[in-house]
Amino acid sequence: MSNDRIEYLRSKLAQYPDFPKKGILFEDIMPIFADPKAFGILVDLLVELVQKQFKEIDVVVGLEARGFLFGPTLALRLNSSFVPVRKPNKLPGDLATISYKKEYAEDAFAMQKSSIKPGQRVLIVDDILATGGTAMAADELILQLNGNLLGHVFLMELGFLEGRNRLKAPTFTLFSGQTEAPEGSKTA
Ligand SMILES: O=P(O)(O)OC[C@H]1O[C@H](OP(=O)(O)OP(=O)(O)O)[C@H](O)[C@@H]1O
Ligand SMILES: Nc1ncnc2[nH]cnc12
Repeated sequence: MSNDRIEYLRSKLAQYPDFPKKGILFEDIMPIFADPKAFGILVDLLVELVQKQFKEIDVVVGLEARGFLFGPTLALRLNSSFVPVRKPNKLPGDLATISYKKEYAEDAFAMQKSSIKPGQRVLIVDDILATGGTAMAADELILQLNGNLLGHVFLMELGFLEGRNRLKAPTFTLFSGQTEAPEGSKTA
């Protein structure tokens, strides 16, 4: 049953109030990767979700850093390539770059221009959809490289931030996280 598997994954999550700054309820997904059974379930559920919603994915794009934890494994299971979107000063060569805002900070991303061929069918994966700033920046990079952006898959969505409304392609998540602003946050 999918519900049992989702509940098993949920049981592994931890929440930390006021991290990395006051008003943020931080969702820690790392315990999933500490448990091989949970990691196996996670990958199985992602494969099932992707195969149900998308056809013929050429490239799975993972977002640094947590999108690297499962992106390559998912790509292998889908028989697709894996390509990283990285933080600044990490990638060599000719780059496409973009700055963005996320729930608790500002950041920037880069991709090697040669990493996506025009028209390749691209799926973006990451752990958490919060404000959508991070994923929207990745969308822009894929479009700059003339990739065919099919959609997004996340483990968890913080629904109260409505990030999915900012994204440029269909968006699917395994489960929902915070549906209301945490106590003490600016928007509470
Ligand atoms: O929807 P948003 O508000 O943009 O936030 C979501 C992003 O925030 C986290 O990344 P972060 O760069 O903070 O951490 P990481 O390097 O540990 O992945 C998370 O992994 C998402 O990529
Ligand atoms: N509340 C949160 N917990 C963990 N990662 C995040 N990325 C953005 N918002 C987050």
